[in-house]
Amino acid sequence: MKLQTYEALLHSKYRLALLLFLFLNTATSLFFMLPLGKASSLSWSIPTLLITFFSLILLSWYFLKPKVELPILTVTAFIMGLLWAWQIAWRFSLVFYYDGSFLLISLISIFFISALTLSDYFVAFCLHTAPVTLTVLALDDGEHLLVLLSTIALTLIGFTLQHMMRRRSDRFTRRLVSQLYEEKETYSDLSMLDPLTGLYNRRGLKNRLENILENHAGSHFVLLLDIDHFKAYNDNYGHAMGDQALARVSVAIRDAVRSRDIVTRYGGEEFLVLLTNVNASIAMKLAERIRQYVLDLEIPHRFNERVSTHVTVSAGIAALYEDDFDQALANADRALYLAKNRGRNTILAYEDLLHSELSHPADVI
Ligand SMILES: Nc1nc2c(ncn2[C@@H]2O[C@H](COP(=O)(O)OP(=O)(O)OP(=O)(O)O)[C@@H](O)[C@H]2O)c(=O)[nH]1
Repeated sequence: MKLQTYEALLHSKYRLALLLFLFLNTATSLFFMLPLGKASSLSWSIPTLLITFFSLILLSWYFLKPKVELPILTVTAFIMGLLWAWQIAWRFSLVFYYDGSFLLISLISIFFISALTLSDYFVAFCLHTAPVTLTVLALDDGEHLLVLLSTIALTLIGFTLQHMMRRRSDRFTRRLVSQLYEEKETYSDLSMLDPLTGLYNRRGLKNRLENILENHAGSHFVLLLDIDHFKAYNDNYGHAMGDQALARVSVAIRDAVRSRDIVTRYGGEEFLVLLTNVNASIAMKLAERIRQYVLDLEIPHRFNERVSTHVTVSAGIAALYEDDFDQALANADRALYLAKNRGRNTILAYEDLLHSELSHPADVI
């Protein structure tokens, strides 16, 4: 799950709390309109009508515009709290015989609504319950102070404990999600890198290539490089030394090109460099620089027959036309093959080969 998804989850929880809050307020206000006794008729009042009206308006808005965010829970809770306080005061004036039960039931009803819907929203909870609590205490005038205070205290203690536990678990979940997300990013990055050289592997290249082809309209070149006589190097110096040579050649290639070029370990001792936003002559210069940097490493290679006494690379380069990477790769491979044939430690451009096709037809076939 992404962090954005978690945020969306929190938002939907908020919307649900608002929906339930409005629904319970409507239901309770309708309940309060019921007749007081058998003989009495419907006892509607301005505050209950306002609560019902206000709740229904917001509920309709909620359903008609499901995508619109309504950060109004706190304000709504406070307005409802005031209206309930008004309603309780008005209804209290109609109570003929007062034994404390009316105020207690009113208080518990409001706490019930708040605890069910606003337990995650501390400020809204306080703003909703405070006007009613103060009104009830004032109306009771100390007659049932102990009962009322213990009801308020029990509710508040329960709410506070639950709120604290919920916040702790929310914090934990958020931390967990963010850790998981970071780990996922790290693993995804690692899966695109070659562990020996730290260069991109084929997967990494594919990923970057898609990105580059989408965002860079300029001209790009595919450069395919291969270490000369590397089997002989491995056979004579050992695999561990072979690994070291590969790592050093990788650094030289990376150093020789620009940061925006994509350097990939394409196979065992084969590298692919995607030279981005570059013209043919600069691409050739960069390729030549790689060849020189590798030679300058002066990694001894006595078995690089007739080429050099050090490790060298051969390379083929081809332009990337019309985003056809496979074709450019095949062309670069062809040029590399011919560079090997022409004595190694050499770079050939596929486009130059096409021009020389007439003069060396046997080469290009
Ligand atoms: N040490 C080491 N060697 C590797 C690795 N991957 C591939 N190789 C070796 O690279 C060598 C490639 O040999 P070949 O494909 O015959 O090419 P070459 O000997 O370089 O010959 P040319 O390309 O024609 O110059 C093989 O011996 C592989 O074992 C690696 O990760 N580490």
